[in-house]
Amino acid sequence: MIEVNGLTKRYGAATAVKDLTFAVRPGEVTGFLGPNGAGKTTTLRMLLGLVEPTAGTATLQGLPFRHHPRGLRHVGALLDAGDVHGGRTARAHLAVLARSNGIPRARVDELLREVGLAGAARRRIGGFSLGMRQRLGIATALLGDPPVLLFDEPLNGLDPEGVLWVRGLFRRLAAEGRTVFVSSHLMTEMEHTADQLVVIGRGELIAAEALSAFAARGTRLSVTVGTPDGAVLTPLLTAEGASVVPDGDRLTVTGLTAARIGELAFRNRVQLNELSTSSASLEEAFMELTSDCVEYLAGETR
Ligand SMILES: Nc1ncnc2c1ncn2[C@@H]1O[C@H](COP(=O)(O)OP(=O)(O)OP(=O)(O)O)[C@@H](O)[C@H]1O
Repeated sequence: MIEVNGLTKRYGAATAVKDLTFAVRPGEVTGFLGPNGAGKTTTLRMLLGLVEPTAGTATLQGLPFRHHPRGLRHVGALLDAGDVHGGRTARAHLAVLARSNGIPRARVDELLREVGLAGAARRRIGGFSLGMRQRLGIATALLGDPPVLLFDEPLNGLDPEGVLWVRGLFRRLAAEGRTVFVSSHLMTEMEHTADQLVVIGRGELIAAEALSAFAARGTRLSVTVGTPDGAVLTPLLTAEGASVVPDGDRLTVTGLTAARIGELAFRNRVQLNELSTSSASLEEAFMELTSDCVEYLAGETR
């Protein structure tokens, strides 16, 4: 469990994180989402005691990070995959950390296999690709078998196979009852990764809720409805505030969730052949809700 309360960080006149309050529960993957510069890394660094908050508190399993005596056994983190000693081999890097945290040496080779780096164990990290560094960073986070895991942009630099592997790994870690908190600036990355979302913009909380609830916030949420009874269903939907665009025996509906449309159809004995939410709607919800918070807009000066 991660609990953040009134967390604030100011750098001079600039506020990087402003009065953030949210909780991240165990047993689920929680995505930490926000545009570039939103304050995700600063928040994660405060959770790990690397940055001192200006105000507020952040606890892991009920205690601030610095009160945890067990280091990597208590919380595992991937912050900056590039921040490792390039002259060391992958195995030496993990072995040094294992020794200083009282973790059995056997765990090192087990993890190198698990993250797909067994073949590169004796190579210097300096020659690693970004994707290999991310894998090593993930191995480092897992080394102490901790109940709480934090990952800052873990999908950066991974190939499609790597992305699938990481998603499966996060699911498994959550299913084991761990708290898994994963940052990203891309909604598309979170769509198939997270159960819950914490969304921030310009350092402030925008949403902390289930991914499905977040998707339903998009006012342009669009649902495709296949029905032979479009003439009956359309006025029922518009009466609920939806807008409906017909296309043959399909309707594109915005402004209502698929669940509500299904309920209206069922109650009014309207046959449905198809009912699907556009996968673009999550991205749209994210763009809409963060559009005022985007720090760096292409082709625009603020
Ligand atoms: N040490 C620092 N001194 C001054 N300003 C800082 C410092 N660290 C971060 N900031 C500012 O705080 C804000 C939040 O930065 P942060 O790196 O936490 O965002 P982020 O959401 O992780 O962004 P990205 O997705 O680009 O990594 C930015 O405006 C950044 O410039």
